[in-house]
Amino acid sequence: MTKSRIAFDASKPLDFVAIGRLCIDLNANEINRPMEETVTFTKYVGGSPANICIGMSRLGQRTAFIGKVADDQMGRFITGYLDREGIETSGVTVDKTGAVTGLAFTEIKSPTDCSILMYRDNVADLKLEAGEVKEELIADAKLLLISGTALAQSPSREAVFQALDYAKRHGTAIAFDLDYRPYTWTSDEETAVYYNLAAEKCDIIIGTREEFDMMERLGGNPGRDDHITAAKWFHHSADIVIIKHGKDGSIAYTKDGASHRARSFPAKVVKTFGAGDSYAAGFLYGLMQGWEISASMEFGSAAACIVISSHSCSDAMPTAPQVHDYIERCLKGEINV
Ligand SMILES: Nc1ncnc2c1ncn2[C@@H]1O[C@H](COP(=O)(O)OP(=O)(O)OP(=O)(O)O)[C@@H](O)[C@H]1O
Ligand SMILES: O=C(O)C[C@@H](O)[C@H](O)C(=O)CO
Repeated sequence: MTKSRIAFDASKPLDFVAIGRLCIDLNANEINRPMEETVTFTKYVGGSPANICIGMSRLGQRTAFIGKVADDQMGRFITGYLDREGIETSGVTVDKTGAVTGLAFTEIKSPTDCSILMYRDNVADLKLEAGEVKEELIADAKLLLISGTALAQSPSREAVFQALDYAKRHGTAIAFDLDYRPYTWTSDEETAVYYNLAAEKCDIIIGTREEFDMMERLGGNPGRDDHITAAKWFHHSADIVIIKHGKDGSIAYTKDGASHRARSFPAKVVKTFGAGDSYAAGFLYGLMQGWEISASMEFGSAAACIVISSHSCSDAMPTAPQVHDYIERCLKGEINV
């Protein structure tokens, strides 16, 4: 049994602030068929850090977001949704250069064969500037979440490093969800370099095996060994490194040398995307409640099942009683897949 040694400063008024992508998900209504045959979609707020922030807010955390939206109907839809979810949006600025809102069309061919078609040219979220990152929101928060896609281009890249600097200065813990989306990056080497530079500064690093492989492409772990992957970060700022393996569960390593495995729960899967975002929200929530790492991972895994059994990511983020109830029903064998 291990608890995290990360100190969340209880005197801070905000629990959680996320920085990065605010987008639109257009999820196929006609599921179990290819995009070519899909004609209608439902619109949701999307973008991995936005989904995680919404998840934290549903779990009862006091949250804020730092990002940039387009000066259009989609941008206003996103900000309005965050406001209604109780997320502080004073750190969300509006682009004035004519940039657009990123769109993610999801294709649900089958519960296990899902993909995302992205429209991300000239997107507003990547226009966030370092000078627009509100220092007081980060100073006031117990935990900052950064997400890899925001590192893909300037000026958003510098904005993330500015946020990391504020967090270090103000004793705000930092979590990094790797959230690697290849289409916004131009070179493999550039990707690995910036991911590694950011990860060095973070207390908690969460990613899939494939995402860590991307960071290790410059060498060091040919056997793709999870333990070797995690150990590297304990020489920097990390206290917890989590490597996710989809349906096969996840493994967390801690700086004190311990490791914890979490199995996945049964789920009636509609689509797989959103698993990572809900897992992150559930896990970070548990950690911030002072729970054991294993209990936090279990909570994240159950939150993921609720989201992958639903049509959306953001809108399906569960409340804490819903997650506890899901775990209970699994333990009683009531979820039959
Ligand atoms: N098919 C599944 N059934 C049950 N649980 C799942 C399934 N897929 C994922 N999960 C749960 O969600 C967690 C995170 O999933 P995964 O490793 O796929 O992350 P990810 O690749 O970041 O997700 P995303 O598809 O959102 O990008 C897993 O550790 C597991 O607990
Ligand atoms: O992260 C994105 O830009 C798309 C997401 O909103 C999408 O819902 C998803 O893939 C969640 O992981």
